[in-house]
Amino acid sequence: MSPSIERAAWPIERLGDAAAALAQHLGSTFTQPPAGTPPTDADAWALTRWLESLEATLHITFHPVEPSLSRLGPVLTHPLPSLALLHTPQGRRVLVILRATGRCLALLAPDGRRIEVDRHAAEDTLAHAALTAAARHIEPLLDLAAVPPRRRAATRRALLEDWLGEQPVAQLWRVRIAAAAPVRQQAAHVHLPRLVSLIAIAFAAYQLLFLASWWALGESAFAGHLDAGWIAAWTLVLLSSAPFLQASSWLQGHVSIAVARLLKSRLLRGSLAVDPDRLKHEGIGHQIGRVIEAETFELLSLNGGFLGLLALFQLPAAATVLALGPGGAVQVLALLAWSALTGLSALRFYRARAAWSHRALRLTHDTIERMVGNRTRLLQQPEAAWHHDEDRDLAAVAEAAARMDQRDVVMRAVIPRGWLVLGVASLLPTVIEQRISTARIAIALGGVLLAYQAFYLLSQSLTQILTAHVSWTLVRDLFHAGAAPPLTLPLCPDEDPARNAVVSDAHGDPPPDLTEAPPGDPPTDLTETPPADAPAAQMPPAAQMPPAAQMPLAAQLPPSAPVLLEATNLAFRYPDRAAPVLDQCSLTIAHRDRILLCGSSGGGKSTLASLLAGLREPQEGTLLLAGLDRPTLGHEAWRRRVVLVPQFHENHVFTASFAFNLLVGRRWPAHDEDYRAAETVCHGLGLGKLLERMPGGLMEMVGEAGWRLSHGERSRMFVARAILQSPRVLILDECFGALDPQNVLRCLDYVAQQDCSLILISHP
Ligand SMILES: Nc1ncnc2c1ncn2[C@@H]1O[C@H](COP(=O)(O)OP(=O)(O)OP(=O)(O)O)[C@@H](O)[C@H]1O
Repeated sequence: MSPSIERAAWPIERLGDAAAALAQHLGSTFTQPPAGTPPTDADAWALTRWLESLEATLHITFHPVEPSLSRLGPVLTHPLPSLALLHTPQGRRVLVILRATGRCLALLAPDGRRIEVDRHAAEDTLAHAALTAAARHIEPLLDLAAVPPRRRAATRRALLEDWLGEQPVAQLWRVRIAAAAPVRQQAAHVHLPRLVSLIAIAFAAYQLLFLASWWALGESAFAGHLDAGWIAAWTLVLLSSAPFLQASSWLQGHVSIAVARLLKSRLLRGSLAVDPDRLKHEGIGHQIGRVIEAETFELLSLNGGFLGLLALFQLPAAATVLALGPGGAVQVLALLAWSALTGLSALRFYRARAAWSHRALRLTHDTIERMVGNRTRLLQQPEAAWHHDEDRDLAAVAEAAARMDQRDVVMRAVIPRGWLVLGVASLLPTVIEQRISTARIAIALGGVLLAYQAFYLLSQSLTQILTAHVSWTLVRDLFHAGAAPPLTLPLCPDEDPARNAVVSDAHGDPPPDLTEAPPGDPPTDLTETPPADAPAAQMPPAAQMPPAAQMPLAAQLPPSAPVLLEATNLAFRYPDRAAPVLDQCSLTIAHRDRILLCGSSGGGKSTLASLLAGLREPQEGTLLLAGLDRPTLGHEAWRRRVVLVPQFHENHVFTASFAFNLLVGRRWPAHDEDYRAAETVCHGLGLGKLLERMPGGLMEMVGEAGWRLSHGERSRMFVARAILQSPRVLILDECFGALDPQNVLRCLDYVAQQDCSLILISHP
């Protein structure tokens, strides 16, 4: 390692400080510096989880990158700053990479200094371990081939790249400002205030030069001495205004891209943060309508804003010219009156646009619903009724659209042209009553034309801004939801990646208190009569839910078994329902319990499962996992431990590789051991034959556009996906309904072998 890299390296214990320093560099103004140190000997995956736990505090995000040797160079020259992990004989260190400049990298040292280091030296240092291992094989090859010394370095590099292939050789985390960071902070990060000020200055300069050019030409023409010199001066001034216009357009492009990126990432984050029940309740059509409205907002708010900015410069300029002209105060008053009328007309347009938008959104929603249910409609509904409601809905939207178009025409066509008539008319009395020189009439007309241009821009701008505002009202809750802190919370003591070795690799019993190992119970075979410590619980109808003490769900723990999951007096009611689905529901689950949950349809089994898995919040009662409630443990940490496989219709096959579908909850991109674990689980659940049948094996594309998995194959894939997350509590909600008896027994046997507590929801 070169001395400069040595000086710039942070000890791994100060990873939090390094992240905070980088956050400051990105403009993040956090109030609390990160406390604590990363877990000792944590691997890259655990370090990523630890860094993610800082995201809420530092307002930045960390994206792990594991480049191969050939990709390391481009990764280091990426415009985003990053953290990089160094392996040195003295232990692990961290580099804070601010940016790449030519052949150098700018690093931030622990003492706050910026140190420039050679990029290639940094590459070699980061990939040192992999390079040293590969060099043992490469050097003899170079000797054998008698590569001349001057070509040795290049040949070595080429051979190393070939030898190491796609194997990751370094660990970096790209850092960017979080989508959830305060808007002001994000705007400052992309230099928005500075860019907008520059646009305003460029507009103002353009406007002044434009006015000056015509003023000079008019003055000389009406004074009767228009010669080549004046025309040349006019041309020069006019030409010199062009770069300002060009600059403002260029800056507008920059602002548009920056704002669009911020908006999109915030909306995307918001859409993931919204309560899933609410999203479901609103329907797919509503969400698609929102996406369209978000596009509209993005497009029109920026364009309208720029036009409005231009109009704001032109209106006062026109008022000044009119005030200096023969019309004076009368024309200025006319200008003010017309501006007020423009405001009124804009308000009418806004109302019409809002009414249309809400109807159109409703129509999008209904259309999508009809498309999704089209097959059922065609099969089950009489043909005469197919388009019954559609015609009525379309007529309502068309009516709202006609009203909006009328008001749009008033804004875009009547407002600017109406001003021309009013402006000239307001000049007439002065011209008739007094003898005014042609030059002064020309000035007044120039003012009227300038105001015409301003009203033209203003009407365009107002229609766009108001349309954008209507769209904003439809997407703002998503935007605000995106400001919620990330769900990731501090890494817990049991975040041991070794645990991810899954099923066949699991060593000993994982501790229910998340730190200590409990006495291990032998796995229970669910295919036989449940043993005394794993009773099949009968779920009564919600209305007859018994009080806590007699709750049949309560697992009968052996006296020594420590409690893993404990629910006390849980109550839950859906927002639009009067009666609670769950009331006074209590249960305790110990490590390796096997629980069969039965009950009448609609009795609340799935609802209880969603509460236990942290998908819904109980309205009353307490729910503890190893003695910790959800806010303390962290929402994501909870979900990683209590994993629910929902009912078939609630689960999803992504249009991606089979491997991705299996490993999405575990780690992606996956490592070799993840693929091996996926294969093990697939074979355990009887999916081995499917892997053989699919030409691409684990890498076969599945989903709507790929290999169409059968109902039973999908159900088992969903179960495999959950097992691969190495849960502490696995909840299977009617997962084996589509399987033949032989496969049901095989799958039950396999899930019963898992090193976790198991809740099986099933109809007897
Ligand atoms: N999002 C929701 N909004 C309103 N009511 C709901 C919602 N989801 C479920 N319910 C109602 O809550 C009750 C319990 O539903 P739940 O799905 O938990 O029952 P279940 O015992 O799992 O039924 P099944 O065995 O038929 O799957 C049902 O009456 C259901 O209609």
